[in-house]
Amino acid sequence: MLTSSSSTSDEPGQHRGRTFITIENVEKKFSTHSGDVVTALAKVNLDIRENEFVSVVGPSGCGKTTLLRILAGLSSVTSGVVKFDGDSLRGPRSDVGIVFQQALLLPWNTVLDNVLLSPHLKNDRSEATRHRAEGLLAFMGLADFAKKYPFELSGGMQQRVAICRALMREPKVLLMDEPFGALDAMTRESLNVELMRVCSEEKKTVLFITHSIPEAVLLGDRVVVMSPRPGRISEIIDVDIARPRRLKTMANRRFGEICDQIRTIFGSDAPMVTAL
Ligand SMILES: Nc1ncnc2c1ncn2[C@@H]1O[C@H](COP(=O)(O)OP(=O)(O)OP(=O)(O)O)[C@@H](O)[C@H]1O
Repeated sequence: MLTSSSSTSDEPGQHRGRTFITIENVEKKFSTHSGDVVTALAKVNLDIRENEFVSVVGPSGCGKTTLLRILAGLSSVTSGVVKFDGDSLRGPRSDVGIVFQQALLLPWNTVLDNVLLSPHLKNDRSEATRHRAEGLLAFMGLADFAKKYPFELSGGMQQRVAICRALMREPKVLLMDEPFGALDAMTRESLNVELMRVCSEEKKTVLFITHSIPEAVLLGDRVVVMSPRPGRISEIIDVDIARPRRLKTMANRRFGEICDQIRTIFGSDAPMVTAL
């Protein structure tokens, strides 16, 4: 059950649980309108453990969204295999929740009805389900906004509603594609804290795509660093920083070292050149 504060005190390196998602030699090619073939992913291998938070960073176009869509069962692989708990993935799974960069709320529904979308589609209008939706909204600090409409909410609040909607199905796995990418820095930081709280309370297995190296390190047990096209995993970095983490964790020496290590892989720590 959700409570208002985290009680987790994981030690670094604790995520040695059993493998839940296996990505084996996954390759994805797209045929374009002009007849070319684009290799979006080339031989990607990754094991994700139960309750592990895996962040993914990489340059634009390196195949991050393609990988997420494959795990969501929304896109097929060209070759290779994806397994959830040992079973080959054949399509979307009911125990997987997805959050995209845009909240994609239905504008004609209230906040509460947006969170209840999936149960309503299954004709579940029970009191217990409604109670869970209200509990999630309260957990995300949105109790007073249940009867509002999306246009009455800020971008950050809308994204919190989208997270509640994804959590409604009690997913074991959360797939998040730059969920905070369109938000201002302060809202983004507060949502990072809330996401860490959700994941520690509800024990989720998470794949989280971001363009922000500090965000990837703050949230992740490991950071997967992808290389440009064709997308491959160039390195996987263990984030050996204890939980619970807070925003001030970003001021730690070790936090800075890991961010620098990732910047070095990208070659993005070169001195800036000022145009004359
Ligand atoms: N449906 C498609 N048809 C053709 N090419 C595609 C299709 N979807 C993606 N691609 C190509 O596959 C590559 C990977 O795209 P993808 O969206 O996965 O990258 P990304 O790393 O998520 O990028 P970004 O960080 O900009 O969101 C890109 O070169 C893209 O042009």
